[in-house]
Amino acid sequence: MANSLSSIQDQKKTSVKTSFQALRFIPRFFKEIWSVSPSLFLTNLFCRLVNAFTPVVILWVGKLIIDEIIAQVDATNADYTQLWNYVLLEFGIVILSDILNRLTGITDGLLGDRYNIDSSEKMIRKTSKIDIGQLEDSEFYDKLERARQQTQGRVGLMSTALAQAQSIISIGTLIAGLIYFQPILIVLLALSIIPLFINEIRFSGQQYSISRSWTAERRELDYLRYIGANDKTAKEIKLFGLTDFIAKRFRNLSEQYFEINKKLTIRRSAYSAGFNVLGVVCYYGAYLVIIRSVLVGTITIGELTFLSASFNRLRTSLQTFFTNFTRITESALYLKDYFDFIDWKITDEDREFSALPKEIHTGFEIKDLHFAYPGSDHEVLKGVSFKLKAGEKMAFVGQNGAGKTTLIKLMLRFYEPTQGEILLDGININTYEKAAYQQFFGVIFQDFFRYEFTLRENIAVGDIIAVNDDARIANAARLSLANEVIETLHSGYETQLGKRFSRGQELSGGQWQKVALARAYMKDARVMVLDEPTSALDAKAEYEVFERFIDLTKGKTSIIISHRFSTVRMADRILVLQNGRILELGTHEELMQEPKLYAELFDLQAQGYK
Ligand SMILES: Nc1ncnc2c1ncn2[C@@H]1O[C@H](COP(=O)(O)OP(=O)(O)OP(=O)(O)O)[C@@H](O)[C@H]1O
Repeated sequence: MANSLSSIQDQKKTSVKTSFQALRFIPRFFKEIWSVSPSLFLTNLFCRLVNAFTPVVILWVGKLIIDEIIAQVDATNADYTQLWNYVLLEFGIVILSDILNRLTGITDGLLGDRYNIDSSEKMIRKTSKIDIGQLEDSEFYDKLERARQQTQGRVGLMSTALAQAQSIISIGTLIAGLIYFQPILIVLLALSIIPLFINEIRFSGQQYSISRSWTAERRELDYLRYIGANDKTAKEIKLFGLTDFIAKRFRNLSEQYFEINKKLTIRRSAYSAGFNVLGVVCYYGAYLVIIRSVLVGTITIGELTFLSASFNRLRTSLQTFFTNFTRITESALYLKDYFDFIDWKITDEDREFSALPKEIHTGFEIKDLHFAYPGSDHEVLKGVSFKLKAGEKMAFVGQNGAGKTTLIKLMLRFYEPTQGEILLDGININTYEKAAYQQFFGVIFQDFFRYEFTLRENIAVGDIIAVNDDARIANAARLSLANEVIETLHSGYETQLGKRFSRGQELSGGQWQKVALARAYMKDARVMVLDEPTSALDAKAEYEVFERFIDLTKGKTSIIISHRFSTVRMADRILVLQNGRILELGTHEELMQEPKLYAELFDLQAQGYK
C-alpha cells in the first residue's frame, strides 16, 4: 500500500515555467480534435469567430443609441428614425449572437463526444500492445490511470481552449476601443489583472502537483471504495466483519487528502480576494478618468457609457480568460500524461522478424532459464532447461509458488527472461513478431476472466471473429461440457452472464470454468495450455473434460498444469518443479519408480481416495 505521508512530503512545487511548458501539447491536442471531425471543428470555429465581435459591436450601438437620444431630446424638430434603426440593429445582433452561441454549444458537445470515443478507443488499443510487466509497474500504471481518468477533463479542455480563442478576439476589439479613446485605461486594466493571473498560475501548478503525487493514494481510495461496496466482496466483508476496518482506512486516507486540498483552496481564495480588491480600485480609478473626460468635454455621454461598460467587461473577460488559462495549463499537464501514454514506445515495433513456422516441427527448447519479476530480486526460475517436443503433452507439477505459471508466461512472452532463452524450432522466440507468436497459443489461465457478456460472447472470446458461427460455438461448448450449462439459462447462448447488467444470470465456479474452457476450443491453436483449468469441476466432469481434451489434442503440443494427479498422469511426460528448479522430468511410470516428490505426492493423493 502506498505511503501517504511520504507522498505529502514529496509534493514538488510545480513552477510557473512547468505550467507554461505544458501548453506545448495544445497544438497537438487541437490536431487530434480536428482529425475527429473537420466539418464540426470548422463550424465551431466559424461561429466563435463571428460571435467574438458581438460584444464590442453591441456596446458601440448602445453608445450610438444614447448619443442619438440626447441629440433628439435637445433638437427642436425631433426625428426618431435613426434611433429606431439603431435599436433594431442591436436587437438583430443580440438574436444572431444567441443563435451562434447555441450552435457553438451544440458543436462543442458533438466534438467532445466524438473525441471522447476516439481517445478512449486509442487507449484501449494501446494498452493491448503494452507488455504485462510494464502494466504491472506501479509508476506506469499510475500514468495510465491519470490518462484514463482525465478523459472527461480533456473534453472540458477542448471547449475552454476554443472559448479562449474567441475571447482573445473579443478582448482585442474592446482593447482597441479603449486605446482609441483613453490609452491610460489600458495601464489601469493591466494593473488590475496581471497579479491575479500570476497568482492563478502559481496555484494551479501546486494543485496539479498534489493531485499527481496522490495518484497512488487515489487508486487505493478507489480500491477501498470498490471492495467496500461491491457485490463480489460483500460475502467476505460481512462474514469477516471488515466494514469498520475498510471504512476507517478509507476515512483516514481521505481526510489527509481533504486537509491538504483544503489548505490550498483557502490560500488560493485568500490571495484571489486580495488581488480582486486591487481590481475594483483600478476600476473606480478608470471611472474617474472617464467622468473627468466627459466633464471637460473631450467625450460624449454615449462614449462614457461605452468606455465604462467596455472597461468593466474587459476586466471580467480578462479575469475569465486568465482563470480559464490557468485551467488550461492545469489540464495541459494532464494532457502530458495522456500523450506520454499514447507515445509509449512499443519495443517490438519497427523490427525485422523471423518468419513464424506454419506448423511446429521440432518443438520448444528451454535453455537455462532464469527469471525474477520486474522490481524484485527474488529469482522465481533458477536455471530451467528442458525440451517440449512437437506433438507432446506435458504436465507441469509442483507446489504453490514453484514457478509453473511463470514458466508459461515466459513461453508466451508476457515477460523477458533475465537469463537464458526459449527456442521454437531452433529459433529464439524473441525474433518472432510478438502478437503473431502469441496467436500460436490457446491458453486458459487459472485466473481466467469472467466477462459480463452473453454466454455466446464469453465462449467466442477464444476467437472473437467467430462470434456468430453457431456451429463452432456449439462444438466448443460440447467439448468443454459448457453445453450442460446452457440448459440452466433462460435465453441459451444469448443469456447475459454475471449480475452487473439487467437479466444477467450468475454461474457457479465450475460452470464458469466450463465456459472458459470452451474458449480454448474455439481456436485452432498450435499449442494448447491449460493452467489448472479444472480445479472447480467435480470429479466426474473433470475426468470427462480431460478425456475429451486428450482426444482432441492428439498430436498437438500441449501443456497442462494441475494439482490433480489423476489428470497429470494422462500426460506424455511430467515436469516437476520445486522452488524454480526442475526436480524431475519423465513419464508417469518413470517418475513412480523414483522415490522423490512426484511419487510421494501421487501416493498421498491416491491414499486420500481410498
Ligand atoms: N506478477 C507477479 N509479480 C511478482 N511476483 C509474482 C508475480 N506472479 C507470481 N509471482 C511470484 O512468483 C512465484 C511463482 O509464482 P507462480 O504463479 O509461477 O507459481 P505456481 O507454481 O504457478 O503456483 P500455484 O500452484 O500456486 O499456481 C511466487 O513466489 C509468486 O509470489
